[in-house]
Amino acid sequence: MRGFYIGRFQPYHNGHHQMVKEIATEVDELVLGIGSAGDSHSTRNPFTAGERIMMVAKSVVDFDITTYAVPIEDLERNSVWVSHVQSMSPAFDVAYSNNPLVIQLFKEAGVEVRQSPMFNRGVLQGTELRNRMMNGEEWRSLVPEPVVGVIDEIGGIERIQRVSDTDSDGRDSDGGPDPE
Ligand SMILES: Nc1ncnc2c1ncn2[C@@H]1O[C@H](COP(=O)(O)OP(=O)(O)OP(=O)(O)O)[C@@H](O)[C@H]1O
Ligand SMILES: NC(=O)c1ccc[n+]([C@@H]2O[C@H](COP(=O)(O)O)[C@@H](O)[C@H]2O)c1
Repeated sequence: MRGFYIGRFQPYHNGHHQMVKEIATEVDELVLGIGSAGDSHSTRNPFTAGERIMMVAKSVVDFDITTYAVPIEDLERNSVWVSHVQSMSPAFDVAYSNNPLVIQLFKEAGVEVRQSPMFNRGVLQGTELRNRMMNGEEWRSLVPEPVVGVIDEIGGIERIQRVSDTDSDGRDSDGGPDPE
């Protein structure tokens, strides 16, 4: 049986990793959808699809499961998003998500959806991690060790601090540089 789990993974953190660990007990193969694949270099989406693929691929070796990472770009139309996902991904039998919109879209398309508990959501959320990176606070203990290596390799902390400086109001947005 093959599963599908989509996230932005900005960055891939221990909550995602715990979810994959549990999914690995239910399916033999897992497609990891790298969501909002076209986005990078913003405070909400600092890392490119390729960088996120590295984070995921180096981390999932911990588990006894065959995985495929597939970048999925966003579409203007939610109504055809599931078809778009299916057109990019190996076929799958079940989708895993805790995101209400994703759950609704898959269910409406007749795809079985399974949710998981939230693991230590107080700190294990991308927004919290990115805030810590921007503020020079501790984040390394909240991601699988290979993710630390990837973020160091790409100069990720310097990047996120720079893009947060150029974002319009310093909040967690997708805004680019301010118009002059
Ligand atoms: N701590 C967690 N435990 C279980 N599932 C999680 C956890 N954090 C995120 N998820 C789920 O993983 C999927 C992908 O999440 P996503 O990449 O948006 O991470 P996030 O931590 O919610 O990030 P952000 O704060 O950037 O939105 C979603 O279904 C989300 O609900
Ligand atoms: N219309 C669309 O493009 C559409 C709809 C639903 C989810 N998505 C994407 O799926 C991913 C869902 O992941 P999260 O659970 O991490 O938010 C995001 O990248 C989100 O942008 C896109």
